[in-house]
Amino acid sequence: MTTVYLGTLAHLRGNPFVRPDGLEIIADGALWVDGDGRIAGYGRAAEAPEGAERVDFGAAWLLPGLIDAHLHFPQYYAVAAANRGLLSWLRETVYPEEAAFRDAGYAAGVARALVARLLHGGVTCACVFGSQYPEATGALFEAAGQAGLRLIAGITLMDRNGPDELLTTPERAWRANEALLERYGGDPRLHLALTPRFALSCSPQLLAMCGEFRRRHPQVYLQTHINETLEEIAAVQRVFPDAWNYLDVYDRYGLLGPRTLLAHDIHPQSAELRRMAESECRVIHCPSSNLFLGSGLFPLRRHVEHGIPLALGSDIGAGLHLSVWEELSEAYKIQRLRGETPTAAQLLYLATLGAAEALGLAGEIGNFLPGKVADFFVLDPGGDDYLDARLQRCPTLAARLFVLMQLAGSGHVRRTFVAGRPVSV
Ligand SMILES: O=c1[nH]c(=O)c2nc[nH]c2[nH]1
Ligand SMILES: [Zn+2]
Repeated sequence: MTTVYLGTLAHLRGNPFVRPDGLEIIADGALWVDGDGRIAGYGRAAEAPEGAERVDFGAAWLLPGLIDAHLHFPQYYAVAAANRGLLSWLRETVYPEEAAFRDAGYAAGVARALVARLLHGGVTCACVFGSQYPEATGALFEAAGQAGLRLIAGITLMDRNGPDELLTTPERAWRANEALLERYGGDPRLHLALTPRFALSCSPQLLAMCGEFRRRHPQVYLQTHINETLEEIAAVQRVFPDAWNYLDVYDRYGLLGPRTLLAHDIHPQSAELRRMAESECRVIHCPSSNLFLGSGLFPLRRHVEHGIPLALGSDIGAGLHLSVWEELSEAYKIQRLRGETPTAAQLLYLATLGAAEALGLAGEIGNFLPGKVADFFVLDPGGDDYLDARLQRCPTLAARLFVLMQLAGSGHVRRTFVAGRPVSV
């Protein structure tokens, strides 16, 4: 049974950083979805199959499900704390909140709340740093599995430089990751990511364990942080004096590759960018986090010039936005401060098709090509008189999309669909 959804469609058919015609917008458009929750086709409303059930979203926009490629589950209630930069914020705000997740009941409640909030903001796929407590991270997988959120996540691993209650050992970490892989590895929407927090919280033995685990289980992702602040980079240099640079710490333990997701990378050396490109690492840019912690202005163009696949992250709780849609405006402003002018197409790409490519999931999600999973959301400016009037004055559809990126937010998301079904959490 096919269902036809009517509205203005916008998605990417290619990479707008290399081909200017990647963005496709269809006013009075239609998306048709088959009974298996896959996209059967899209086009103008007049081209939609007849006889199918029709759901008319009027002047609203239909967009591919958003991908939030970096956030922290146990920081859901740590958002918006006054801070003096990354390292003291971790000590003063983050670690005490993360320790609360030893209570599995508390963690399960937060997991359900986070997953619901992401979906209601149009996010249908997320890469998440889980709790240090395996049971709490299990609750996150359960919540995502039940609600239909596509999830890449793992236990946040630390074995030094933090409060004792958050530390593990390489042996315990290995066993806990194997248990998660066994429990959730068979679900096509749930993926394990080894998650060593960052170089400063990991011993050489813990990093070596991650490298060995990846060799044993090459399907797992690895996510971590890199080059976020100058203070952090200097500390990494002191703790790993033999490393050529920050990336080299991870490189020495076999942690680089196409399933490696590196968050931030605000202050990379050219040698690091070359090595990231050569080893096919992915970089996740987290705009509001970078501004809120005062970490710096992400060098987008340098990453693009090196051909490094990119995605965006809300980085909750350093970031402020529970929908990655609201990160698009912050990303734009950061690039303006660098003298660059990203287009609406480039911004949308970073949160949809580009992110799907970076995660190796573009065969399944990222745009409206037939055969892909029907993960999409409805952004509705109706009911917001000012936004409606502002949009009517735009000369082109691309200009409208750009205004929506600047002025619309989670509150304008009318509905989110995963695999063709409306989200019900
Ligand atoms: O933005 C960040 N959030 C974190 O929790 C973190 N841990 C290490 N480095 C980090 N950066
Ligand atoms: Zn982070």
